[in-house]
Amino acid sequence: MDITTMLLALALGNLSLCAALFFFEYERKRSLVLSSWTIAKQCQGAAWLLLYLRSAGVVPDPVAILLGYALLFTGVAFEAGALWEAFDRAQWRRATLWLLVPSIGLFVACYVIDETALRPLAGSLILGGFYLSGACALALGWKDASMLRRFLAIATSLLALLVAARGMLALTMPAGWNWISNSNLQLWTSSAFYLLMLLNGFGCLLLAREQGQRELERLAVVDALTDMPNRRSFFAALAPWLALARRPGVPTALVLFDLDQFKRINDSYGHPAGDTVLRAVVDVCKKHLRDSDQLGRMVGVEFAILLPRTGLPEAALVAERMRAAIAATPVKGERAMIGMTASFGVTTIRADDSVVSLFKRADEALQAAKALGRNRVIEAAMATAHEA
Ligand SMILES: Nc1nc2c(ncn2[C@@H]2O[C@H](COP(=O)(O)OP(=O)(O)OP(=O)(O)O)[C@@H](O)[C@H]2O)c(=O)[nH]1
Repeated sequence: MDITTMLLALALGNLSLCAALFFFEYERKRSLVLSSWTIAKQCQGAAWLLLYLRSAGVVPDPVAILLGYALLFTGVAFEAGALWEAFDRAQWRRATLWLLVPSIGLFVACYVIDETALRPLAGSLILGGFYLSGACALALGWKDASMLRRFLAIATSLLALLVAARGMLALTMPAGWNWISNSNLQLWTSSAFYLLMLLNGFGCLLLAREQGQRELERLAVVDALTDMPNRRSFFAALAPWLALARRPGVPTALVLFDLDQFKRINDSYGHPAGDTVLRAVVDVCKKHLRDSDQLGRMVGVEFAILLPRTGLPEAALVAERMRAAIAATPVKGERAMIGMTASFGVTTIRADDSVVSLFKRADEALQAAKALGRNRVIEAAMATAHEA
């Protein structure tokens, strides 16, 4: 394929992606990532079109090169920015976009000084740099990243290096080597741009789908507000401990607690403040638990804690420490400091327990704590005595 056809393919490819992105989620409010990505594709599409028209002899060199490359830098910088934003690094997105101004300035200066060698060098180094910035965003959290994301990071880095290398070669041997002509080098670079367009376009769409799927799977087992296991995954974690309790040995305790008069918090300070309190209470509790302990949100403002290898007296002590910590840690709301207390029911797993009987006993202890005036810890044995 000759270079003019390649430039046309790049222009059409970017413009069709641009059209698809324009109509994607058209009815919804666009996220910053999606807006940045759309701008990126619009700029790149326009840039390649200009460079194609230059190659076809329609647009004069200075206009096509200066405007075309400025648009190309902007497009690739926005693409990298969208990736940083997608991976929660807004400061890097801003930094990448800020670099655009000096980059365009540098390119114009190089164009004025030396159009044949210095200008291609500046152009390819700047583009390679922006593509590498996007690759770095993709490589964030490498250890936990999916195979698709790792592949995209590596492939983008390699292609970015190829783009950057093209400029170096243009500087060292403007006429090309005898075994590879300059026009061949140009064709290779534009093929790299073509692959980058495909990788960043379709690869990132697949990545977004993969991330959405992972988030759905996470929300099936985790409570979205507190980021703690939900009822379903707490019960799943409990199952082996119930089975283990059939064998004599080390006891396992269950603590059930419920925040006191939470309706009043919502009514007085508003639901968002209530949410803040819930998250703060979870943070306080986590500080008093071991890594092997399991905290889960059961329903509303009720939480359960599984304490492996813990007897009733020790579990009651843990619960008492948490009760005191919650009561002593008011949460900063928008209008005031919000005081909070919680009531606790404590029990241990018995050999003949099912999930139902275990929770029934813990809940009876919890209800006894509420009935006795709240902000206290009641052990299941005491609850039975209290009822009698
Ligand atoms: N802000 C907020 N409130 C919630 C959430 N889940 C449940 N609630 C509220 O928590 C309150 C729980 O009320 P109850 O457990 O019935 O009673 P209470 O007011 O806590 O009083 P006692 O349990 O008797 O001490 C209700 O008003 C729910 O709307 C949540 O995720 N966020």
